[in-house]
Amino acid sequence: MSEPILELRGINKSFGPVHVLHDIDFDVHPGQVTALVGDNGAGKSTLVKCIAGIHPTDSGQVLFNGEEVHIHGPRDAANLGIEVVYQDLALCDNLDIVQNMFLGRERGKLGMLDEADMEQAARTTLTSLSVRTVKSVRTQVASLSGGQRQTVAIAKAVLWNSKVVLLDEPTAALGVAQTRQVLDLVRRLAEQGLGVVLISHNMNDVFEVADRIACLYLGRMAAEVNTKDVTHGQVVELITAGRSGDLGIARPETATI
Ligand SMILES: Nc1ncnc2c1ncn2[C@@H]1O[C@H](COP(=O)(O)OP(=O)(O)OP(=O)(O)O)[C@@H](O)[C@H]1O
Repeated sequence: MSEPILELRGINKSFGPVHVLHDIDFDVHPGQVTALVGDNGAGKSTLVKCIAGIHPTDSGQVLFNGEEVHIHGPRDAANLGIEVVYQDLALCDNLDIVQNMFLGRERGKLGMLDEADMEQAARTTLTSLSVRTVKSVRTQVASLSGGQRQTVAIAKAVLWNSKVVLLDEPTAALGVAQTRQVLDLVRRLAEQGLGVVLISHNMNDVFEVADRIACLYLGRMAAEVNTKDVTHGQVVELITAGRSGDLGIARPETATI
């Protein structure tokens, strides 16, 4: 297996008296989809926000390409090439696809937006991801379907030469056909060499696209396994009980139910 592009070592995070993440180790490999699973409140979103620089960690180490890095805010994460696509997608309905993809980072010559340049870059990115469902990059985002919006948000994340993309439940609100398109897109991101982290509660999605599965249980990393080595039932047991008798994985030491 390739060396991890992102490594977390012993990450702890508390909100006041509530200790949410306990000594988390977590690896993201380039060219792979790693599913981050766990029950409601297990700490998935908190972990992603720590990686994205939204929450400062209390202790622990982050390595990027083998070098220790200090992520103090979203800009630090973006500079490393770490992008997050949140569930609310943060797209502006009244703007078109190009405007959304470049929002806040508009290209310009002498202070003027270079529209043609941006339009071409948006088109190239969507084409490189084999996105064919969006007819024109000048379509207003308000008129896009849920799947198309998800696609635009993901394309926006990878437009910036990103190396790691974290996706927070990208198929949660989608129907069958749109889920299919988004899962295909998630696979293509990995095929392009990105390290992809997929937060999901949907075991079918996880087993379809993930190479590895990292399971959080009550804020502790219960297991990181290769998808091909485990069954749905074993992963559900890891999620709900933090252990798997079949796999010989015990509940994390100090986790209490
Ligand atoms: N800003 C915050 N302040 C205080 N507690 C928080 C904060 N954010 C998260 N928590 C707590 O941290 C724990 C983990 O929450 P988190 O949202 O990370 O879980 P999750 O695994 O993403 O859950 P879900 O699947 O429901 O989204 C929860 O107990 C939650 O209440």
